[in-house]
Amino acid sequence: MHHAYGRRAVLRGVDLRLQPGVLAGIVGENGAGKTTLLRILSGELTPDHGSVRHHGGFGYCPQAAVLNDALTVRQHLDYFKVAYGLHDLGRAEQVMEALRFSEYADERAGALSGGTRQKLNLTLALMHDPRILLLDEPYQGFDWETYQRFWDLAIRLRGEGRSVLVVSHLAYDAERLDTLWRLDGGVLHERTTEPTA
Ligand SMILES: Nc1ncnc2c1ncn2[C@@H]1O[C@H](COP(=O)(O)OP(=O)(O)OP(=O)(O)O)[C@@H](O)[C@H]1O
Repeated sequence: MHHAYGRRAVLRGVDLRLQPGVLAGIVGENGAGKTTLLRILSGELTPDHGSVRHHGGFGYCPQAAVLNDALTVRQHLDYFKVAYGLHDLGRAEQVMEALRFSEYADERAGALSGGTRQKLNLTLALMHDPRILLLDEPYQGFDWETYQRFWDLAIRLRGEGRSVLVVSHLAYDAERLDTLWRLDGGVLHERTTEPTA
């Protein structure tokens, strides 16, 4: 697929396939077009050329959390439960448990730390148990333990047959991934999964 903003070509022929049960990563420098690609994959942005086909729902975790500071964590969950048409919050509770975040249920989003806001952001993207997870810098602001728990969760989701795509400007998680691409010059380069900075 191709995409430009005005005369600035950002994606110049990206071809990407995500199989079920795969944990994949895309790295690239600031401004390389990672967020643009995720927005296209999630359907939020229409590419100039190309198309996206998928079998199953997406969970898109954007880089900037879309939270209402006046609402509590639980009110966010209730709101998204209705929006997703869910019967219960079982999956949300699992994710919160995995990220050690359950005790914040009654805190207002505006009072949460950056890393805790990001836990809520992730929970909202995963709580309808989508088949395809598109995660933009999902562990920003996480401390080391939470970072490890995030990967445990990602690996568990892969084990359940979900496709997990993690986008980051850092590549030091390479050894955990089945596939790693570098987005550079508007195209994806497949990389061997050896750690790089
Ligand atoms: N809505 C927009 N209008 C115009 N230009 C944009 C828009 N969104 C992004 N761009 C430009 O497109 C390029 C790619 O941006 P994008 O956000 O996709 O990069 P990124 O790889 O996600 O960067 P980062 O690591 O900094 O988040 C940048 O040069 C950016 O300035």
